[in-house]
Amino acid sequence: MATTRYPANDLRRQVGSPRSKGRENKDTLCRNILIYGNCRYEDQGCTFNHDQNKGSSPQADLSKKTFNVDSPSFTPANQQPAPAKKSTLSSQAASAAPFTPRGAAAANLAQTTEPSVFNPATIREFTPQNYDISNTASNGVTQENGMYADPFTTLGSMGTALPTAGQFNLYATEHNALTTTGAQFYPQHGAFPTGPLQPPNYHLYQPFDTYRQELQPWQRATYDFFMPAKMREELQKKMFATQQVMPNSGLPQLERWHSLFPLDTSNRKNTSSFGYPSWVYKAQNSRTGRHYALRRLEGYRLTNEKAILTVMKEWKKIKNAGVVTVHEAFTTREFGDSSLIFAYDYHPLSKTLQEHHLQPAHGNRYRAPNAIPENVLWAYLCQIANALKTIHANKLAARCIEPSKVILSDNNRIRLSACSILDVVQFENNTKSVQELQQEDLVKLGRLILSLATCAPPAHLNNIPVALDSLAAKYSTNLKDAVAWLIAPPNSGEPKGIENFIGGIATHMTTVFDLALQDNDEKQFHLARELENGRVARSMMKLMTIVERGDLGGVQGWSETGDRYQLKLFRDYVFHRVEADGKPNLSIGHMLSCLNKLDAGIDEMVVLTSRDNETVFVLTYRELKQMFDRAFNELVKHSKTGAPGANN
Ligand SMILES: Nc1ncnc2c1ncn2[C@@H]1O[C@H](COP(=O)(O)OP(=O)(O)OP(=O)(O)O)[C@@H](O)[C@H]1O
Repeated sequence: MATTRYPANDLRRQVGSPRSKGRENKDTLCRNILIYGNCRYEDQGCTFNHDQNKGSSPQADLSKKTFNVDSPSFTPANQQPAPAKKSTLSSQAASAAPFTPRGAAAANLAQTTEPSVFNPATIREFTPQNYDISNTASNGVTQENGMYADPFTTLGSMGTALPTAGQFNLYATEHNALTTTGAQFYPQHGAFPTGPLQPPNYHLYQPFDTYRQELQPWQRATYDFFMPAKMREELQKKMFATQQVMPNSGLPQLERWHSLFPLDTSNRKNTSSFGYPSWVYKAQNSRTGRHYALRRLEGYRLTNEKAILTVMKEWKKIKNAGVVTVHEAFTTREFGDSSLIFAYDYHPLSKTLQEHHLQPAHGNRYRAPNAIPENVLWAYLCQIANALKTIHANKLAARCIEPSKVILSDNNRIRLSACSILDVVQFENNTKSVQELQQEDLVKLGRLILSLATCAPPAHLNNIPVALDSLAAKYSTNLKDAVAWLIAPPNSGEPKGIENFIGGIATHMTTVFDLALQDNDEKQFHLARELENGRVARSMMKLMTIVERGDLGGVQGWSETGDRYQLKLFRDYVFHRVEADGKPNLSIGHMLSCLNKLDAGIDEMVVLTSRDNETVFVLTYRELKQMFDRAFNELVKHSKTGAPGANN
């Protein structure tokens, strides 16, 4: 065990010149003079010689022992000049032309005939060659001597030598192993002088820079480590909404569903969408524990069992970001009537487009809703076009495309929320073909956008040409043309297709696609940040399972003895630090960096002092991590086998 235990007042270590061991050092030049040019301990008892000019003996002495500028030049053994041999040349050889080494002749001659004067003209000019990343001796510079590393070739070989997932273990306890792995990170052909390779500083938190904001240093730590406050708040609200229950709602418990929670914002019975009043509830599935949105059609009597089976089979195939996924449909009498229920994915805190855009501003029913910006309308148009493409390709029709059946869950993020219902409800008395219903989908999409653009509910859109003309005042001709194309009857009886429409709005599709990618990049950045937090939380939870624990496996005060005692002191060091004047130090940066260093098990030293200041432990994070892992593994072992005396 490399842990050193010192009495607290012995911690000060002597740093400086080596102490005299009784030998007479006066003639030996002090090493500090050699290395730094001066010695801090010259006047404090350092017994070595501090005068470089004093006699030549120290230098002479040194030159005997040390490799220095006066050392004889190194001559490789195999190039030792051969001892003069007697000439044994044949008569033919005697008349042969003198041997001149190819290419080296001029240089050798210059060396032998001229004194070594710096002559820029003799230096070979750098000429870029045909660059080939796979060529390890490119750019006309050979690398035999290992002194020149071509950055391009280095890069190339780095790319190929990147450690694979198996080799690369961020949480490796043994960092020498990491170092060996790291060796593959660097070129193998001797471009770098060999020496200890350092693993990257994984313990240091390294946020992506792309989305970092310009912040003051004191705001930095909190910002860098945690997701933006707004995002956190939104997610927390959504989690809260998902968990919300209403104990006295009076709603029944269904066979496989419980904790029903009403999502409708009004108790008005509206039959316009499906021909039956419909209600939406959040509910938890008893089997999976997941939350779903149940849409109930009140008073619907199912006459053909096949309707649900056939329709659900087709709709379960639809997986599209613009469609709320439907999972199942069933009938129930638990509400006191015969109801038909559809179970959809639950998107917490969503609002319908009707609620979001078409209701008068709160508290002022005479004020018209605000006009929707054109880019938002394009975003809606593109998302629904994308949904229709999948639906139509599966020989289905969406049918329910109206502001009260499109839900908005995030920033401009919408989904069709009531697909499949009309297919079940009108299973037997549907008189239209799928092609006709698909044509209707396009018209409904056009009317939806027109309704949003004019801020008028679809029921109020009586004069379509006038409404279309009114668009010109607020929106581009492009948008107006797109809406007009959707609403217009097909030319010469040739059916219109969603793919034709998507072709026509391709530029807007790419804009929306680009925004989605940017959004994805940003979320990825925040996710990477949370990764660090996950790591910290894990270390913290493990530490908490160890410290302050009572007896374990028959060992009394387990957490106060052995390695665990030092872990407890480490806990104090991380979380209970105090300033010199006794004020608690609450630096989050300190806590995070200590926990990350512990997790990475680096070689940095940490000094842990007991609460009574009597004992100090100096140990590395690597040793601490080993103790930490040992203690936790012991706990794991006991959790499986059960501590002696415990009831299993
Ligand atoms: N899958 C879902 N996940 C979460 N909330 C949903 C889901 N589907 C609908 N909702 C929400 O349920 C509420 C009621 O939806 P509904 O479609 O009944 O709207 P409505 O305006 O009440 O329409 P209608 O008057 O036709 O009943 C809306 O606030 C809607 O956002």
